[in-house]
Amino acid sequence: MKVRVFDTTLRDGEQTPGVSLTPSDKLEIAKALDELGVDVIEAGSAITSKGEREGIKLITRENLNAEICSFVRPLTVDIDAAIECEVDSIHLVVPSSPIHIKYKLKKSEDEVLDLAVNAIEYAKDHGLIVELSAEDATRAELNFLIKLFKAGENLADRVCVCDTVGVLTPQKSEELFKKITSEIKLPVSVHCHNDFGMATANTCSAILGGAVQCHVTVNGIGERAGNAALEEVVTALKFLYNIETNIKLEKLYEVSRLVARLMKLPVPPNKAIVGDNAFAHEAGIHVDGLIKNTKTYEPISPEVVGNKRRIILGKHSGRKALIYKLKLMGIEASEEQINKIYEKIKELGDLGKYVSDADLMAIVKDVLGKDLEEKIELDELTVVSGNKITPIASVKLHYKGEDRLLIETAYGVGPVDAAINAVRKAISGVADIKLEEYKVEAIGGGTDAIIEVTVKLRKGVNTVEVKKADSDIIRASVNAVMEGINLLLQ
Ligand SMILES: CC(=O)SCCNC(=O)CCNC(=O)[C@H](O)C(C)(C)COP(=O)(O)OP(=O)(O)OC[C@H]1O[C@@H](n2cnc3c(N)ncnc32)[C@H](O)[C@@H]1OP(=O)(O)O
Ligand SMILES: CC(=O)C(=O)O
Repeated sequence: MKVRVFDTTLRDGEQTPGVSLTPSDKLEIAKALDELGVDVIEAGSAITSKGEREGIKLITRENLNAEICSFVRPLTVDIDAAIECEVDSIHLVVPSSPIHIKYKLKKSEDEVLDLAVNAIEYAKDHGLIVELSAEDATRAELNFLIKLFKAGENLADRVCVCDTVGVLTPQKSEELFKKITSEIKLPVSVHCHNDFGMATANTCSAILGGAVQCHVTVNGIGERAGNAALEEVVTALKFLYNIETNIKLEKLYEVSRLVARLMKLPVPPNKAIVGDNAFAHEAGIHVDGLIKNTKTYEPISPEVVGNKRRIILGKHSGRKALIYKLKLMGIEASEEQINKIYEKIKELGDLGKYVSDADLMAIVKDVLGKDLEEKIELDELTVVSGNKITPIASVKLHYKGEDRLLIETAYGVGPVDAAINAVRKAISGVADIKLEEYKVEAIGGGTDAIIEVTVKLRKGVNTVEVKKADSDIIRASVNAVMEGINLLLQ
């Protein structure tokens, strides 16, 4: 049987402090989640605001495959807001621990049971699927937790155990879910938070204990330290426990980056599965192993989850990594030359420097004593931007190989985008080069800060990464792209 994935990126994920989405952002993420294959999309809390309801309505009107759900408190006003948004289901959250019941709600246990039953009956009368969720269930008294679920057993469709403040351990999780699933006839769901970094492990253990649905968020975002990460849970279930979900794993990286972009929450490089370092290798012993067999240092292949393998050169590199990189760049060198290049890489590493592909090319140029020819030269760049004009850029490039000019104009969402679009348009007839990544960082704090731009470009199977710094962000960006293009055309 497949475990169902209840995605709460658009509800608990959006509760990440400082994050809020527009209705159209919500719709874009919901469509991507649906294509990813999640079973339920918790689209928000309808009671939150007018914009939240607008976003949920956009999603329910899209007729996605996934069940569309709204968070509600056991209050008619919340359920009415969910009904107004035409959701399929409600995630009915009822406090269950003494601390929540006594201090937050200021109610008795019996009053809470009444609230829950009345809310379920009201929602069912309006044709909603109801997931009865016990908030702070892992600090609740087990007898009360079971009493709450029993009260909803013949009325609701599913129940959910929330580890609201992330205090479960994998052992306790499995035991608790065994107990609940043996007592309650309804399908049981698990909702874990990551306060002690245990959310993925606790979610997997809950499933071993009998839970059939997991609440997760893309990139593990959410309240405080976040929720169980979708990409971690579904890959751990598949590859470590042999348990399937409906998730199309190859879309994980793409959806991760969409959520990161729209939520303005960058993915840490060392993030499991979708981080840029999740399949990156610098240590010489590792790269040597990988070249012989990628399974030596990768539990799964990056393509399986839509990520990429990256071989990085630096202080920890071995010669095999260097030879591999040179081959990728189409450069031939003798053993003596390789040794010299290798020494220079170690020297740079000892100076605390990261060795980019452009640095490697500069070293190669120096050691091989030959000029790596600049095939395309930037002759002119003009960019116009302002408050009443769509940013537009024009470039004149000199294609030295054929001694001809490449002149193009392009629009963009901003001046940098326009300039890079113009360069890409101009070279489109020469080579198929894709811009895979663009990152910018300000060094120093003022308006005159030095801007460091990093670009990653791809031509076929070859990729290069180039960093360029300038006080002018447009020059830094275009120079980085031009250098990358020239490296790929060697
Ligand atoms: C663990 C979780 O993730 S819970 C989900 C958290 N999500 C959100 O808070 C969604 C966004 N929230 C909001 O927009 C607002 O808080 C609203 C619209 C829901 C409520 O706003 P307000 O009416 O101004 O109330 P406020 O937020 O200040 O206080 C929360 C109230 O809800 C009550 N409440 C909280 N949880 C529950 C619950 N599960 N069931 C019933 N009542 C609850 C609190 O006791 C408090 O009521 P009180 O005023 O009688 O003491
Ligand atoms: C419902 C929820 O988000 C929680 O208890 O953490």
